[in-house]
This record gives sequence, structure tokens and C-alpha cells, in this order.
Amino acid sequence: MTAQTLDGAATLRTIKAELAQRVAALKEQGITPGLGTVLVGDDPGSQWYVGAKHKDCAEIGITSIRRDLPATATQAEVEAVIDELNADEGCTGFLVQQPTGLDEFALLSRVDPDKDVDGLHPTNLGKLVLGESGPLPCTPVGAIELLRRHGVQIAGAEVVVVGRGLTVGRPLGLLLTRRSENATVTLCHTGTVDLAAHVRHADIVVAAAGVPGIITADMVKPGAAVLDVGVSRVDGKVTGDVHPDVWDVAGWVSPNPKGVGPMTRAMLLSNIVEIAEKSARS
Ligand SMILES: Nc1nc(=O)c2c([nH]1)NC[C@@H]1CN(c3ccc(C(=O)N[C@@H](CCC(=O)O)C(=O)O)cc3)C=[N+]21
Repeated sequence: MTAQTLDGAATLRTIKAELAQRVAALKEQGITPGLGTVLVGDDPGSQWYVGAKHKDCAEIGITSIRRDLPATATQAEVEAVIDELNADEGCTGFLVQQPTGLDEFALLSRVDPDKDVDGLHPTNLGKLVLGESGPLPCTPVGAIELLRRHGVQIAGAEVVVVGRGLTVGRPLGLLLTRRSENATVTLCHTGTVDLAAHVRHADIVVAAAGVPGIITADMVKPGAAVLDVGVSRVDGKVTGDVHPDVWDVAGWVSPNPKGVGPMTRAMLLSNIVEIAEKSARS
């Protein structure tokens, strides 16, 4: 038996086609959405991600505003760029690519929460906890959307999330336990004593630990859906948290690359379009 693919690359293409129509409708109302990015330093991975986001935008008619700063940029210099983008009317929303090596909490907090396309501003994470609407974090929402678009049932499912990071694991537990999703979530992490015992019960496993191959075939319930969110580089190649043998046991697997990564970009585009549509209504 081999698992079916949760195809993030194909789903990104579908979502882009849907969003292109909404962008065209906005343009008829005289609104052109604009995405800003702030990149600090010259990490090749970060440069690739930011480049991909702007390419996506160009394809669907979203304007790009790109601010690349040298690795020597100070906290104050990055904050000045954030202030500039907060004030820029052509910038619908923007993000500061992580990691910056600077005080990340201060940077996140300085972004106008209404322009926070990452959904990581303390106000927006607070809204998520409180059940209020607002921009949502792209990677965990992308993981949920990937399951939904492949018909994997979330309501009633036992979900094991491995990883408690700010951008994936922690918000994913909050998202999946909302009434609208109705999953039961166990949040595992490096302090979990017996990871295998938890994963074995899961209908859906989300591996976001950043430990190559941490999810092995013997841990997975036959037929389960396994999402590989971990990104490590082993010998220059992207390597996920899911061991390749898991494909023989699981019902669904999201590959890595071409799984949740492209979905993160899809949800970023979706957040931008939603902010622009909200401004069109007001
Ligand atoms: N403020 C901020 N917002 C982010 O959303 C953010 C960030 N910082 N820092 C880094 C992470 C990582 N991230 C990815 C985006 C796209 C892919 C992606 O599309 N990957 C492709 C190609 C992978 C490759 O070949 O390198 C794939 O999975 O198929 C992956 C990872 C966004 N992040």
C-alpha cells in the first residue's frame, strides 16, 4: 500500500486561480492589493522564500513592495522600514521574513495588526485565542486547507501535532480545536515522554518539529493522514520530519517539498486579498 499525496503544489495553483479572479474584481473597483516584504541578511533559503512570494503575487496581479536590508541592519533600521510600510497606502499588508537575528517580538508587535499578513502579531494571536476574526497564521491554516481540499475529515479526528513553535504547532492546536474544525488535539513536543504512544492513536499527524525523520512508520496508524511540515537541510536537500517508510502505512502524506510549504504561500496570498476586500467594503 502506498499513501495518496496531499499535493500542496497543485493546490497552490488552484488557489492562485481562484484568487486571481478576486484580485481582478478588486481592480475593477480601483483597488490593487500590494504585498510588502522585509528581508534582513542574505540567507539563501530566506531569499528563495521571499522571491517565491513575489513571483506568486505577480502571477495573480498583486503589486510587490520589497525591502531587502543587509545582515548588519540594526533593530532601529528595521523598525523604521516597518513604520514606512505601516504608513504606505499602496501596501495592503506585509511581513518581516523570519529569522532576522533581531528582537522578533518587538518587530512583530510594531507591524500594524491590520496589515499583519502573517497573522503573528500579538493582537491577532490574541484574537485567535479569544475566537475573534482576524488574519490567521499562514502555515497552520495552509495545513488545514490542504486536508480540507483533499477530503480528509477533520471534525471528530484525533490529531497529534508534533512541535510547539510559534508559527506552526502552537497556533495549529488553537485552530483545530475551534468549533468550526472540531478536532481533538494533542500537542506533543521535545518534552513528550513517549511520542510514539501518542502518534499511534492519531487519525491526523502534523509533524512540525524540525527533526529529520522523527515520524517513523511504526508510529503511524494505518490509513492516517500525515503532514510533513518540518524543514531541515541535510546535505543541501530539503528533508522533512516524516521518514519515507511512512508512505507504506499512511493513507495520505503531504510530501516535502511540494506539500505544506506552497500552502503557506497560498494562505499569505489569501490573507492579502482578504484584507484588500475588507478595505473595499469599508
Ligand atoms: N515572517 C515569515 N513568514 C513566513 O511565512 C515564513 C517566515 N517568516 N520564515 C520562514 C518560513 C518558511 N516559509 C516557507 C514558505 C514557502 C515554502 C515553500 O514554498 N517551499 C517549497 C520549496 C522548498 C525548497 O525547495 O526550498 C516547497 O515546499 O515545495 C517553504 C517555507 C515561510 N516562512
